[in-house]
Amino acid sequence: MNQEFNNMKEEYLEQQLRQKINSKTKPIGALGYLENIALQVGCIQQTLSPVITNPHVIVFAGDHGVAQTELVNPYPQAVTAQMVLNFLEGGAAINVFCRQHQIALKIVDAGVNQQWSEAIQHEDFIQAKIAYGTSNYIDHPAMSEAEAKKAIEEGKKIVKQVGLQGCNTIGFGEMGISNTSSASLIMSILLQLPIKECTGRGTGASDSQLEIKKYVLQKVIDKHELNNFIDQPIKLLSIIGGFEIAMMVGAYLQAAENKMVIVVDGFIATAALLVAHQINKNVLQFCIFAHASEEQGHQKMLHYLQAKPLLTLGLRLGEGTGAALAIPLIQSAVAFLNQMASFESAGVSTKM
Ligand SMILES: O=C(O)c1ccc[n+]([C@@H]2O[C@H](COP(=O)([O-])O)[C@@H](O)[C@H]2O)c1
Ligand SMILES: Cc1cc2nc[nH]c2cc1C
Repeated sequence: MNQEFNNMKEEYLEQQLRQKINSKTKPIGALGYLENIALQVGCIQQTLSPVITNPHVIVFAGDHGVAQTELVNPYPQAVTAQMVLNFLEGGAAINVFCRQHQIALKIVDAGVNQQWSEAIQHEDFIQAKIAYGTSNYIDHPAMSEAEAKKAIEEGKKIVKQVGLQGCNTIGFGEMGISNTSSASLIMSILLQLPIKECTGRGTGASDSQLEIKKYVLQKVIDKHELNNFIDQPIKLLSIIGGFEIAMMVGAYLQAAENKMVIVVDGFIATAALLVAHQINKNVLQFCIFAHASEEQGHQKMLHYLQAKPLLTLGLRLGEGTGAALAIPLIQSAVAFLNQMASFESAGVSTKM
């Protein structure tokens, strides 16, 4: 009975929002996909006048054991830690876009293979290291199930904390050399697609490197019999995940719990969402998809989730850069809904 009443209330609100959007001084539908975003944010916040408050991007960083021995990543593992320092110094692309758009940025050490010097005390650096990188899943599961669960809990805790600071709109980014390999494996199993359709060039694999990457990832699927774990997302995550991916899974789950607007970034961020979605299907209604990554496979992930990305810019960087670029568009959608005159208030004639 209660559920039925809530559904009716939600349907009524949706209808009112559509009416409000159509009453604005523009031809019906002329603000295109921004109208869908305005509707979605209104539904998420259960109001005709939604607001975006204290938007955040959280970048989760982690290392992958596989990066040290197999030729699946063009750049060396050390880049993960070096980029974390770059984030803290404000010099990465995500710093630039967050500064430009006044988005708060937090960097999380989810499992970087680096001991930080005592001197690194930065108010936006969250040290939540589960371990110094994952084990190499060529030989062993990347992490224990207990570690996967701990990472998920840490991700939830971080989003809860940010929520307490008034953030209602959040994007998740990642940094982790080799993590396109984990993302491809997750995609292949959860979407039941051959690994070759899910594997792309990551940071820039050559044709021959790409062939090796596909070969290695197929070997991983066979060795761990990954197809047995389609209905055990946490187990799957523990075998071939990364700590940054596992933490993002928890972050998505908590953001949905908090009814935040979730801005989904690229290939790895969407792979983490696939896992979160397998755990709780409700997550999807809170998600706005920032962009279509250039990484081969992302389009198919988006198709599977019936998602329409806001931007197609050929991005393949990660770090949450696509999310940071999309947040101003979401703000524009909310602004037109709140601030545009209606035909009635402006005295403009409607269609004959
Ligand atoms: O977000 C994407 O769509 C994306 C696509 C390709 C690469 N990346 C980034 O590149 C890194 C992983 O690439 P790789 O080749 O080392 O697996 C990782 O730090 C990601 O943030 C990110
Ligand atoms: C330099 C560099 C920056 C990145 N940012 C996210 N992934 C990255 C990978 C590399 C190699």
